[in-house]
Amino acid sequence: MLPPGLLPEGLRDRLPPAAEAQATLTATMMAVFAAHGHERVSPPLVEYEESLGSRLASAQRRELLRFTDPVSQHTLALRSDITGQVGRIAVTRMAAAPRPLRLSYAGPVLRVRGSQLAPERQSQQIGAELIGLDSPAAARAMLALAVEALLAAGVPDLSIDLTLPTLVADLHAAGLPAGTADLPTLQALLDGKDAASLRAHGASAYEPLIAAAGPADAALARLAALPLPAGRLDAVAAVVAALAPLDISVTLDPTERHGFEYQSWLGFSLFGAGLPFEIGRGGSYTLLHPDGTPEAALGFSLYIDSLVEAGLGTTERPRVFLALGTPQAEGEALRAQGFITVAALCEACTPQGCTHIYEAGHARPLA
Ligand SMILES: N[C@@H](Cc1c[nH]c[nH+]1)C(=O)O
Repeated sequence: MLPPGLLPEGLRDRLPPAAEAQATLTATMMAVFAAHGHERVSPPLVEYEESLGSRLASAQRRELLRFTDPVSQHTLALRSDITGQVGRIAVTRMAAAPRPLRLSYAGPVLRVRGSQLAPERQSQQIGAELIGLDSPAAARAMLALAVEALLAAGVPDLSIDLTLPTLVADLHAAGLPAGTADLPTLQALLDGKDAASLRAHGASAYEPLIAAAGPADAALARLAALPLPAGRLDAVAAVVAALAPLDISVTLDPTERHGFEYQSWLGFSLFGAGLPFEIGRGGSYTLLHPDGTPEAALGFSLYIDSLVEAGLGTTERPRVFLALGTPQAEGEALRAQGFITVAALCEACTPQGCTHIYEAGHARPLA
């Protein structure tokens, strides 16, 4: 028999005060999105396996937790990302809504496997998507929105790492010589920053991409040496320049692909000082309408679990104990002043866990 209270690997309960902090952080950030015109959508936890992710061009299907629906006999899956679901809404039920369409969402997602560093399988994803545009101005606006939301949540010292997910494939397709390396080999060597093997394959034309990782301005200068697709460098430079007023450290790693399965010319990761994991990720991508028409989009998702773990989102409210028989109106008055009231329900009830006790018409602090 399973020990009582045991949960499957990678799943957990959130207890007080973390569960409340998670809700508070979600509400704080969703309010920022709403204030910038992003309207909330709430897709279901489970969908047809076939439909999850299929609206995003080039999405490799993430590993999904699947099961057969005993009612319809169809294969259903638990979502591992809400962006694809928002995309589905945008190109079906909201296909006629004016563009750019601003949407937001918050909810749990589940991945089949945690990693060694981050074993959790369920996480809370909060995000905003802009559908109909993926210009540098759109990127600037969405990055600024992510930053505003994270600052409102109290995340210290943000930094942004930009990446160009399709760059290597684009350079390869444009004929930049890769010697004996095919595209997957090239990408693997660049993932490993393996300059020696690049040279051994006769693909040294790609070497500047390795050296170009680092602070964004210097990285852009190095990228100028490469025959990038027309306008690409200008677009990235425009995003970098537009981020300068945010006063945030911006780095660029042009070959980083990890976690950017469907993003196109631009991807980004967000970090906070002292927080162990990436706290957000986003970029440009292409949605496919049911008739196959592509539509540009750009957005981001924030992963707030590490913010909760870092203690953000907790509010200290005084908690006052009301002895048995305290008139209802007095409790109401205390709550109106911002107190949490804990009413005794028995003679033996004690003010345990309270910061105050209500006596003689006053809330007296407990030592
Ligand atoms: N949903 C993506 C990030 C993203 C949102 N919009 C575009 N990209 C992720 O969690 O990896």
